[in-house]
Amino acid sequence: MHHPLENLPILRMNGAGNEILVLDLRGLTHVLAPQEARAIAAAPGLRFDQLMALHDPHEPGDDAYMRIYNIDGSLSGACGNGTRCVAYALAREGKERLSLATQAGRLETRREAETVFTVDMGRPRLDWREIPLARAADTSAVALDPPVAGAPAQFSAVSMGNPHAIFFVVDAAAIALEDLGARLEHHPLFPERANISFAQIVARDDILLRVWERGTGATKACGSAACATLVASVRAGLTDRRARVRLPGGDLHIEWRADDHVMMTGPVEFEFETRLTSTLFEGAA
Ligand SMILES: N[C@H](CCC[C@H](N)C(=O)O)C(=O)O
Repeated sequence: MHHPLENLPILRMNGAGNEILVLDLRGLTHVLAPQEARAIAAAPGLRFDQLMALHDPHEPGDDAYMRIYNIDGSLSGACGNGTRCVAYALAREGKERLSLATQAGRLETRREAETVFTVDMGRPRLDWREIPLARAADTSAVALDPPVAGAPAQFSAVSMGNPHAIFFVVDAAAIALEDLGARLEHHPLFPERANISFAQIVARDDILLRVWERGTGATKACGSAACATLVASVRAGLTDRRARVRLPGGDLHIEWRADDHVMMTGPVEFEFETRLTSTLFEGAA
């Protein structure tokens, strides 16, 4: 039987090593079901950290509405690295500046160089209800209660349209990311789970970062986590408002501007384009 996604082109890209698929569904009514996202992730060569599905814009002036899928099929309100990849994909249509909407708000992008893009990631949300946390807390220093062996006793919480918990550590390389990340993502303090960052401050403008992503796991880079981490570092008095954030897959440059917007600049890479086949979705569950 003909599947609505059969034969559609899909772009494989990465943003600072974060593995991204871009699927353009503009002009179609099909909304990808979680099991379809999981089926794509299971196809040879199509494993992704995030799949960015583009839909017709809901508002005049926007270029697209994005649904952002994690590898487990769950949705995220933000993905900084994926948004740069979408900006690159749509630059092929001659657009150097874009307005992209998600369930969490509007993101503006602009091209800096052939493969370098800046995304205005909007304002950080710092109220505990907006993260969300399970109970009232000052988000700049939340006690990890109950504690988790091997994790620092407190963390900073920031929403960039998706939930982030940032743990400051002396040596990020020494952290057991797979083990701690999986346990902290599901900590009872996070009713919607959370992306977990371990940040090592190197200088007032330099941060080393490793991230365990909600719904995906350890990734080579996470743009919204880099933004959340810079915000948390400024709030803690550890860095200035501009810093380089170094992730395993590459560097991002983050600025928390005086007008409260967080700007993220970083690279994208085009890997290949292929087409979806209907067999991929047989028995998708
Ligand atoms: N990699 C993305 C973030 C994915 C966040 C997602 N794992 C969530 O459920 O919030 C980024 O570059 O911002």
